[in-house]
Amino acid sequence: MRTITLGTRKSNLALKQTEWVQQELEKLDLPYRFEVKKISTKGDRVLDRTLSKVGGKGLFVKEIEQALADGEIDIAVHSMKDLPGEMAEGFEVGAVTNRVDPRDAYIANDHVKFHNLPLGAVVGTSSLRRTSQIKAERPDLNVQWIRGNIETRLRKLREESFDAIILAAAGLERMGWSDEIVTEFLEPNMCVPAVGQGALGIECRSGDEDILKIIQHLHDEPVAVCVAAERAFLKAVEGGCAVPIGGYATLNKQGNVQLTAMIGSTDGRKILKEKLTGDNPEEMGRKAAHALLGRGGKEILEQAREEMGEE
Ligand SMILES: NCc1[nH]cc(CCC(=O)O)c1CC(=O)O
Repeated sequence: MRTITLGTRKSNLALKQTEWVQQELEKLDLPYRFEVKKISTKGDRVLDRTLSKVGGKGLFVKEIEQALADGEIDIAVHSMKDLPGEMAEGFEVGAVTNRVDPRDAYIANDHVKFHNLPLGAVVGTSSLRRTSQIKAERPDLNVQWIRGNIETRLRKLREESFDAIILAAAGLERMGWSDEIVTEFLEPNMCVPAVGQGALGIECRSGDEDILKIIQHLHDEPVAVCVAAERAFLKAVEGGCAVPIGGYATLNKQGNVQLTAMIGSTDGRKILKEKLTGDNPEEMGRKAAHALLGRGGKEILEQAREEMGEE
């Protein structure tokens, strides 16, 4: 019996996600054995600097793709959110899984509601997208970078001088933690989620038909269509995690894609949104990018990139 190896980053969340994929594949009773292999990535090692400064989105992906290329692993499980707009030559996302809660979760000491935070309260996040959108609601807030995996960030909330932090709800959900630690979920109309947030991407070597056939079983086409629209937007604005952008799509009752794309300044003073409905996700993503870049998004992104470079 052939053994199929699933590769993942070493973080607990990445491991949980990969074990979930492994279990789902085992349920299918295919004539394969599935094993999980942990791979150390630069993104996991460089925890003392903000993500955006050490190379952006590709950071968690490179070493894992090397392992795929070397045949050390056959499948790589990623948070869709961590994948660059365009995959490197020789690799493809063969399946996009179901999506768990795509929202951001706001977690405060003593469960103080977001709008009741005292003036100048310290909120931890390492995402420009979150910074921009919470500053738009509450310009007085003191946003501080907070790095580390989910467990580290929750510990920092308890032990350091943060009043609140913001994390992806999906991470908490996939870790199997209860909603009770969450003070409020930030609705997508106030805080547009990150492109791909909540879904997993299953990557393999391009054209690896045996593997593609196996992972097809975990593919969720409606989610894939929505994520395709979001990622087309990401790609068209040349976004990574170094820029304050968001993208979130759902399907309406008629089966059309409804995409909300966002570009915001890091100080939250300018938030641009474009909402489109249609049936061609790639075209919608490109259109949203074109519209937002033309309405001042280009300058906002240039400014944000400059700010990141200066620090
Ligand atoms: N940026 C790191 C990262 N990548 C994926 C998730 C959570 C899971 C997901 O969004 O699917 C997280 C943690 C977070 O943003 O709080």
